Amino acid sequence: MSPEVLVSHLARDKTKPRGHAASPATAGTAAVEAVALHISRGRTRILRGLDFSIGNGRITGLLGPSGSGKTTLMRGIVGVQKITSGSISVLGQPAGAPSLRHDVGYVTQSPSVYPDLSVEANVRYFGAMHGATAADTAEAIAAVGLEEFARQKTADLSGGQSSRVSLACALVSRPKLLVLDEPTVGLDPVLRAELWERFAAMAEAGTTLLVSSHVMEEASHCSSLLLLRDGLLLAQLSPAELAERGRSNDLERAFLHIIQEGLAAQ
Ligand SMILES: Nc1ncnc2c1ncn2[C@@H]1O[C@H](COP(=O)(O)OP(=O)(O)OP(=O)(O)O)[C@@H](O)[C@H]1O
Repeated sequence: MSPEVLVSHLARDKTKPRGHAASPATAGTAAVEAVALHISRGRTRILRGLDFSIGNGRITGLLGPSGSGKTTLMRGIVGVQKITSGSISVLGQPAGAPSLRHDVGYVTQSPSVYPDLSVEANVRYFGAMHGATAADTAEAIAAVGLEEFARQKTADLSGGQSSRVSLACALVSRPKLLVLDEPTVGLDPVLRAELWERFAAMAEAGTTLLVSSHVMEEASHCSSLLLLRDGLLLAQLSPAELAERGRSNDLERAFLHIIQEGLAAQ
């Protein structure tokens, strides 16, 4: 599967514009905006006063160590996590608004697919909720490079292939905002590079992507980065700005430098 297939998948829509970038309604506006956002889970304060905005039609990386609150933030954005105070707006609506159901795709860390169903049946099932056609199903499967496995039971696939089935299930509805929680974990370098190429092609076609990772080298694939640590937003910047501010082209080192800078300032 080439990135062009994915672009074509996102660009051809009979009912709504798939080349989201061209939409005058969204051009120049924020896809996600968080203001004074606090989220607690149980008695623990997880996110502590986040303010940021995510631009339309680009890849934003959500980076931070394990336990820093990435999944909690993503859950808040897609509307499955109660907000304690502050707000998140998504495509101009409050996060979780019913009207966003067809516009926001969320791929969780562990593949959420039916293991007893074939790849095709899984994608068709999720597509049916959004009025997707058989052609949409086939295109979503092609977009993640799983055509030859379309009729295979999902339980019989590798971990990386199952993750891609999950991604196809999110793609089939052609969301304007795609939230991906550590999509490259457990994938080999070739597959990882391919996936990033696909994400870039999607952003090119106008989709907004928010991608979490705790691997700093993945930051270079993003146009904007949210650096999270202990539920605080350390910085929002581009990879080039991270390298400059962190005084290293090794983004892992640069992030560590920014953390130390923050600790010293406290
Ligand atoms: N249901 C829960 N109740 C209470 N605390 C929770 C719950 N789920 C997660 N947490 C805590 O919230 C914090 C943030 O977790 P979260 O999963 O958002 O982090 P993360 O950055 O996505 O981590 P990872 O990279 O390991 O997936 C962690 O300290 C975790 O222990």
